[in-house]
Amino acid sequence: MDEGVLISAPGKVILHGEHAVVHGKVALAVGLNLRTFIKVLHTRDNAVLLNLPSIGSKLTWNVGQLQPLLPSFKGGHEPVSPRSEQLDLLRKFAGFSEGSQDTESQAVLAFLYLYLSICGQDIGGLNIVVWSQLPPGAGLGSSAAYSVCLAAALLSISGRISCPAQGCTEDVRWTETELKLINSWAFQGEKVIHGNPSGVDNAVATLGGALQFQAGQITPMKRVPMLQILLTNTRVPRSTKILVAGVKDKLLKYPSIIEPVLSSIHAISQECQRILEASSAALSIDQFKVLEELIDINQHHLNVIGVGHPSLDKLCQVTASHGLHSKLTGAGGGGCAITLLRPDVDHSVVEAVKQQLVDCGYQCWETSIGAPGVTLHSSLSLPEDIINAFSNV
Ligand SMILES: Nc1ncnc2c1ncn2[C@@H]1O[C@H](COP(=O)(O)OP(=O)(O)O)[C@@H](O)[C@H]1O
Ligand SMILES: C[C@@](O)(CCOP(=O)(O)O)CC(=O)O
Ligand SMILES: [Mg+2]
Repeated sequence: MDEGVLISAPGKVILHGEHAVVHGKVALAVGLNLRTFIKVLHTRDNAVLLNLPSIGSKLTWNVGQLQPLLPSFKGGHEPVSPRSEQLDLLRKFAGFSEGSQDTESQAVLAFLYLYLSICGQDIGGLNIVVWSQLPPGAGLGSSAAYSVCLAAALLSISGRISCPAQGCTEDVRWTETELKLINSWAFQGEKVIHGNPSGVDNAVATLGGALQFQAGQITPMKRVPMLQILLTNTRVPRSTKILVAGVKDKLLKYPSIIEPVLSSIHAISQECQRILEASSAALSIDQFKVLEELIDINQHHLNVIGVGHPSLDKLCQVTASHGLHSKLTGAGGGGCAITLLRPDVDHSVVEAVKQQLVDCGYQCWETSIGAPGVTLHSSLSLPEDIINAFSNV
């Protein structure tokens, strides 16, 4: 075995624009300081071992078993969309039932699709471990962080993007062209998992920071002030793929009713961006009040398009009873919400809110936003807890 590669990518928080962004509207998204890590080692025994402890899955194939699949995957060059017959073939190969969409089959299919498509004839023995700080299926872009990690690792080990000499003592980021390639392959991985992703999540997991995203166009935001956010996971499981498909059905059924709601969400994203970018220094309390109203309006819109959940209603009630404003983030239907923490809110209030949310069975993190994008780590610069996490899987 060689030293291989160790790569990480961040999760994300969508401030505004989830779902609307799938239909060409603007979304604002920021990198989150919870990350997914991938370690890939070449092996000489021709075995491909995929170890996914976050979802309790461990699979092994022999390269000889994978070889007959290759003619159906054009190895190597331009990222191409997964076709349904390719996914059917992979499902059959991996022993998943027809049309399966469970956690394991989504993750394994995304891996196999990217592995066969990127490595092509160069497939060889690999030992892959993916470990994450992100809860999967909770709206924080775990699928995109996973897809970006896979794309970056497979492109690196197959020599399609640079992989600086081992023993390097510092973390490395790739060039703009390399990041573009990682992002577009990760988008294909997201297609396997989500069906019809907008591309916003993989863009943030690749580039990090704070982005405006619309119809594939990525624009880094200017001067985003530090925002303190309380992130809460209701722990109600849900699938982005199913929620996205539900919004599409509603839009097709009631176009003249749903389209204006999506347009209003678009306008909310634009107004939020205007406020965030207009302030050269900290935001005023009046500006925070507007941000809070935008959060409330958007949360109502998200309920209208069918992606709310009683657990999220409860969360909004708890935070509102302390004068704080929340909305779901990501696909909704459970999963996570964000609560804006104004600077004038006393620490004791935040603690009381957190306690009440924890008493509901929810999980809370206080976080600031704008984490860096996909990164190639030097084993010498990794924090000890990450090294320990890998040695324990
Ligand atoms: N660390 C991980 N290891 C393996 N699979 C993962 C991991 N993180 C995410 N996934 C895949 O992504 C899916 C969740 O994606 P999704 O429903 O889009 O939720 P979200 O992106 O909000 O977390 C999981 O069902 C799993 O297939
Ligand atoms: C609902 C959506 O806007 C975001 C989904 O994010 P997540 O998978 O729930 O983290 C879908 C998309 O943009 O592809
Ligand atoms: Mg996702």
